[in-house]
Amino acid sequence: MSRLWIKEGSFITMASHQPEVLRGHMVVEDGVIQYIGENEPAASVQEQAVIINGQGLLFMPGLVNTHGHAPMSLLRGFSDDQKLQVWLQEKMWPMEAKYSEADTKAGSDLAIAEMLLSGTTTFVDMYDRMEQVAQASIDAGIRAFLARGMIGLGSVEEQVSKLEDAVAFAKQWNGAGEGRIQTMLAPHAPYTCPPAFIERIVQAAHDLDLPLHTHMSETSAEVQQNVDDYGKRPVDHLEELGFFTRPALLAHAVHLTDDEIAKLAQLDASISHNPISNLKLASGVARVPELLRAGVKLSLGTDSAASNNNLDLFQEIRAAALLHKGVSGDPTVVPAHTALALGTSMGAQAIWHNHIGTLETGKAADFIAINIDQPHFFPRTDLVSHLVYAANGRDVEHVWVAGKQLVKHRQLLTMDEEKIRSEAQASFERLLT
Ligand SMILES: CSC[C@H]1O[C@@H](n2cnc3c(O)ncnc32)[C@H](O)[C@@H]1O
Ligand SMILES: [Zn+2]
Repeated sequence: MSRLWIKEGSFITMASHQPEVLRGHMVVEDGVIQYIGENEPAASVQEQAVIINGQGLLFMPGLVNTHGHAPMSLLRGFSDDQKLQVWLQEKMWPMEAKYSEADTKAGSDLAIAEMLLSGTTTFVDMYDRMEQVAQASIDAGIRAFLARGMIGLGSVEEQVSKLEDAVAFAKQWNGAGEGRIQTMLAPHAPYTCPPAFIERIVQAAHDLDLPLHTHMSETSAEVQQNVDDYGKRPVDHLEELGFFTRPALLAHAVHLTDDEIAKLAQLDASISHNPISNLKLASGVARVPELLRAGVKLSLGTDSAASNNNLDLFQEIRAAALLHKGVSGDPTVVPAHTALALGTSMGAQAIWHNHIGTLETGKAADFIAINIDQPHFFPRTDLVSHLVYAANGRDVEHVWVAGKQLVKHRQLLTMDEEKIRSEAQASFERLLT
């Protein structure tokens, strides 16, 4: 039995999405939170516990990044300041087509290292070569929800083969890494997957009892194309193809009508809001205040480092809190506690995960410690405000997933950071040739 006692720290539990600060103690046994509260644990519990001195640290649930493409970290800074379709078709896809398995692994390691060091303990990823992402996640010890993304622009035979690959991946890896890896099926987008292909994928998701993930309504051009091609906007189109008969996670969902928002709430769909990627690609601004008001399951994602250009979810939390105030002219929308919930407890809910996202007895011990003995956390007016408006990923001092420490004093314990940096550089240079 392994036991950890976090002694005398500040805790933001996010229980019921509420970010009250608790001063006290937490006990973790075999990867699960056994106790969190103001009182010291009993002497019998203190015995045999590894003690972490919590002074000067703020403990909170690990961050949940609900949309990204880890291997694309190799393309950070390769092509900035482009519109989505030009960026994808002329810059990303030709480079991604050259990826070897080693490159996919190098990009995955780079992304996971960056996420862990900035406090993300669970990430969602969609890529067309997923084995390396899965293995890298297991080796690093991070929690991940993975899907082999499918672009169906080729022949039907090609679509069938991609779906077979995706199904094999989903079956092989679901539950791997002592349950830290989960899988879904992912048509890349309605504009890259013909309707019959999406229907086949939905059927496979039913057969395997898996959720679905896709990009949807990221740009206005894509919505218009959907109307031109199929006579409907993407929400109705996907509904007609049965997409929402499975638990569904939609990345972006920027361009939505009032009716679509109401429908997504009624269908219980989840959305990954990616504010920084949407800004950088000039895709638009998602209707977050309306989505929250409608009760849609909302969460935050970075998208890839090629369109962000980092994987620091604290920056997404801050962007979500600021952007919608600016756009709406209402400073009360997306208050700090909601922004923090979006990156933690609401993120967990959006990916249907009951065991992470809050610090409560019985939950998985996925948590991070923030070094709050730094000038930008003073004075101690409101720690939630400081986390949302003043913090960034470099303030993360320690990280645990399932009770195992993965980052200690800003150093990765399960990954070789220097090797990861040099392999990423070597891979990128190879891709350029
Ligand atoms: C085939 S799976 C993943 C695929 O998605 C592409 N991608 C990356 N970012 C975006 C985005 O913002 N919108 C749509 N598609 C995106 C990328 O090329 C990956 O290969
Ligand atoms: Zn994406």
